[in-house]
Amino acid sequence: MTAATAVKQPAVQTALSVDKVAMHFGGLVAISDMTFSVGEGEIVSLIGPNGAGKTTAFNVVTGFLTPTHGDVTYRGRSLRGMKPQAIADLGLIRTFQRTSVFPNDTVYDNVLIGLHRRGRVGVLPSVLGLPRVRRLETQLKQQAAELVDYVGLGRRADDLAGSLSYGEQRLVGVALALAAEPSMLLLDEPVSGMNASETHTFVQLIRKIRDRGITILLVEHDMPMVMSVSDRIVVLNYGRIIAEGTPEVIRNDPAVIEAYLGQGVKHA
Ligand SMILES: Nc1ncnc2c1ncn2[C@@H]1O[C@H](COP(=O)(O)OP(=O)(O)OP(=O)(O)O)[C@@H](O)[C@H]1O
Repeated sequence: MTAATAVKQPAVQTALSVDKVAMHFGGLVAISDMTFSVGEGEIVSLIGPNGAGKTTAFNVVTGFLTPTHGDVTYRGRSLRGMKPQAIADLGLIRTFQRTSVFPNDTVYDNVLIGLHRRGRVGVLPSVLGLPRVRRLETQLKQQAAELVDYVGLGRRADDLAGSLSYGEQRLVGVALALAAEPSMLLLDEPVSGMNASETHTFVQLIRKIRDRGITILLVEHDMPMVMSVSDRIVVLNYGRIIAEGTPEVIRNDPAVIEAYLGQGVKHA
């Protein structure tokens, strides 16, 4: 081995590849020729002014929309033609802008329900109370409590989910997403509606999730948050990628500054 190869950093494996994707709605081109990738364990943010195509991009990646052109690949496998549930089964799990919790159930029960959905215990064994089912139930209860603690809602575990602040409800959404054991998490505007302190705590949570080895793609409007948490940022405008790079590069990119002028967004 030469000295040059000895010091070379190992290349980051690509987790998600978006290749020349276009999405048309009738005559409207929501996304065109979009190509970017996310490496394993990376935190990448997709940003852009209102209507730039961010949510559409999320919907294409997670199978809620079938792209007009192009392909999305996860861990080397094309997602073309796959339904959202099949994509989720590959470990690509998303959260939604609106988190739908069961307001009359506790935070803990909401997460337990999420885990049950994943556990898929048949009705008959469950009714019969078989030992295997009882063991699984104990396991799921323990996992639910751990997840509630993990996202920082330990103190609210027994409160009704409907009594939580909007920001706290987003955390339930993250706990539910983690219950699905993602290898990649797609977060759609996770801090919208959070105050500064909640946002700060959420940034730490995202880092903690990444440190578990989970890759993260984020759509977010809160620029200071995006700048502080992202390894890399992809900027969309009118459905096209206009810049891509580290927060430092993006912050100083003239095309990005131009795109955001007059948008009234919070600046980093
Ligand atoms: N189902 C749809 N049918 C028709 N047009 C759509 C549809 N979904 C999105 N669009 C259009 O595609 C464009 C991109 O929308 P998209 O919601 O992806 O943008 P965005 O960047 O997520 O915006 P925002 O930041 O406001 O959420 C917009 O012009 C929007 O009106």
